[in-house]
Amino acid sequence: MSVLEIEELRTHFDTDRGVVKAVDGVDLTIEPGEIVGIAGESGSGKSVLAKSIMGLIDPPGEIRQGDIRLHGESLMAKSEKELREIRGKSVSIIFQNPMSTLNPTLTVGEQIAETIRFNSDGGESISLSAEMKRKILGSVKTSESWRRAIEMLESVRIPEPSSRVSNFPHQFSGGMRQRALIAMALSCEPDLIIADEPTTALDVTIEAQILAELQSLREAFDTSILLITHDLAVISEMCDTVNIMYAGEIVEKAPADRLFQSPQHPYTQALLSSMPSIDEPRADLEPISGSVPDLIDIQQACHFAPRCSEAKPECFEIDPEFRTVGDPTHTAACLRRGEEEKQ
Ligand SMILES: Nc1ncnc2c1ncn2[C@@H]1O[C@H](COP(=O)(O)OP(=O)(O)OP(=O)(O)O)[C@@H](O)[C@H]1O
Ligand code: NI
Repeated sequence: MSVLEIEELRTHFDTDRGVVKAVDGVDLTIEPGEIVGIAGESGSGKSVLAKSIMGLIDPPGEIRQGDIRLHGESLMAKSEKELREIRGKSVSIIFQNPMSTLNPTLTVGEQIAETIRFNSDGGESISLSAEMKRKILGSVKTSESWRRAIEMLESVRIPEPSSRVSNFPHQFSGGMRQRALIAMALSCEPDLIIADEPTTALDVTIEAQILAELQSLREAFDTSILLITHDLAVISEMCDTVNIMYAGEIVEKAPADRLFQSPQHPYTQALLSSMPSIDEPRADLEPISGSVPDLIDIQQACHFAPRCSEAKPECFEIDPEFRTVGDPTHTAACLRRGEEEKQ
């Protein structure tokens, strides 16, 4: 059974200016142990998609349509409490801004140990005060979960983990906080990790170590990972499957090697030539002309048409369906591509 299935998801924001269609009809499936990437320019809806999965969309945002199933069970009718439990146990999310997720009143070790314990005894400890948590965790420093917390810090390359584990988040540098957060996300051994630009703020050495850690987690526990990043090099190194997202929609989907060898959608082609690749120097980069459209009241047609050099009149009228392009595993939503294309 798939770990995650998203069907026809629409997440919109009702603003003074109109309805922002941030995610507008997305389908996505993640299998056990699969690393699925989402790439696309800024503002294409990647983070809104990630938050939708976790039930973290706040008003004026709303999931207007669609279904999200975890292990076959729909999350759409779950209460806030049930969603929190799912977030603590089977799904972890790693965001770019660690301060918003770390608790400033607990030491890093206490937080990781708590995550580990929450996961292993099913305890509801999330809403207790720091004082209470400390009482409950009392003997934590000699416990198995404390030892695991040190191990986890070590695995994300925090120096001197056995003393750092007693620090508060504000005593960590930005990069160390991000690594601590990743340690926390990994420590509950979730079935699915959603990582939204997890290493963007980190230097390349640390980035490589953390990506390696995510990969070994997948190998050891068959953890599935949804990896969101601007960085196509990271995508090509990490992912089994890649989804290219543009203006609230997925426009192309393929196994990573196929997508990079033979991109089909005009947007993917433009995106690849606008970004530095691993083997080619930065010299001949071509920026994509035009800019990402305003997602307010955007039309049901190809969203890329206004920037596309191959667009024909129908592209401005018809919302393109996904078609296979060259291989059953490779699909693109473009009227000018795929089997049904009429010349
Ligand atoms: N709270 C909100 N209210 C109104 N619009 C929003 C809100 N949050 C996001 N949006 C809009 O949704 C669209 C998608 O934003 P999102 O953050 O998902 O993009 P992204 O692909 O993650 O971009 P980036 O690569 O910069 O992180 C944007 O147009 C954004 O302005
Ligand atoms: Ni984002």
